Amino acid sequence: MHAVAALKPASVASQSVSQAIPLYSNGMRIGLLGGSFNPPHEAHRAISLFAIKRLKLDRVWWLVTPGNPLKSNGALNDLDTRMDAARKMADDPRIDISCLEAVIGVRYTVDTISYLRRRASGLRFVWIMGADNLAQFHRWQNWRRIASEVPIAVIDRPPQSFRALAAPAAQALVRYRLPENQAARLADQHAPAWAFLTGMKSSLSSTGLRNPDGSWKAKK
Ligand SMILES: Nc1ncnc2c1ncn2[C@@H]1O[C@H](COP(=O)(O)OP(=O)(O)OP(=O)(O)O)[C@@H](O)[C@H]1O
Ligand SMILES: O=C(O)c1ccc[n+]([C@@H]2O[C@H](COP(=O)([O-])O)[C@@H](O)[C@H]2O)c1
Repeated sequence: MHAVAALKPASVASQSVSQAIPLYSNGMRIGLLGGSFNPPHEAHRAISLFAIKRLKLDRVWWLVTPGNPLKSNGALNDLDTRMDAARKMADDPRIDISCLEAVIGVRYTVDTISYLRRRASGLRFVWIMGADNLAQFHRWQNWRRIASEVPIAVIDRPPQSFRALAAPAAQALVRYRLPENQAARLADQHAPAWAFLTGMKSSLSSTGLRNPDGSWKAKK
């Protein structure tokens, strides 16, 4: 086993870099699910387990962002609150919760990926995102570099499927798309490589679980 202590439910401010990187062994296949998790919900868990199965991953790390660079983040709950809620929601030994980006002081995914490739070069990473994010991926900082550094798995998310696959990034990367029935090979591919995974459709969203003032709706 490599690097470091497992994630502790300590306050984000008190975490070291090694506490923010989950336990791993070299050669492991790790899915990275970046998100606001404001709040975390069942679909985050479901797509993680779906990705573990379809991509033959060992783990999925939820990277709880200090703030999506494309969102206003005014109604974003604090990181410790989102981390705690994420731990409760994930509830599976194969899903780890990390605030690595806050700890190393980055917000852009390109920086997160570069950091992890340097720091944990023995791991095989796959970036996981819902189809809504593929639809706007061309607006991310250095998105072409992200695509050239890490394989990407896109999870279908109604009603975004058509829009996502017609969007500029999907079009630009079309020749690197793996047929869905070969998705289990994605983690072994040299980037650029991506796959669009169907078969798990959930219309759950954090937006639907927030009140207009940004607070989280009470669970029924
Ligand atoms: N129902 C879903 N189906 C597929 N992917 C999802 C779903 N919900 C969230 N995701 C993906 O999980 C990642 C983290 O999502 P995020 O924390 O932003 O939740 P969200 O429900 O999309 O939030 P919001 O409604 O505030 O935009 C993103 O890549 C997002 O596309
Ligand atoms: O790097 C970027 O430019 C960028 C732009 C938009 C979103 N992201 C990342 O995409 C992930 C999903 O964000 P969200 O808010 O849709 O959950 C999260 O890890 C963000 O940091 C990254």
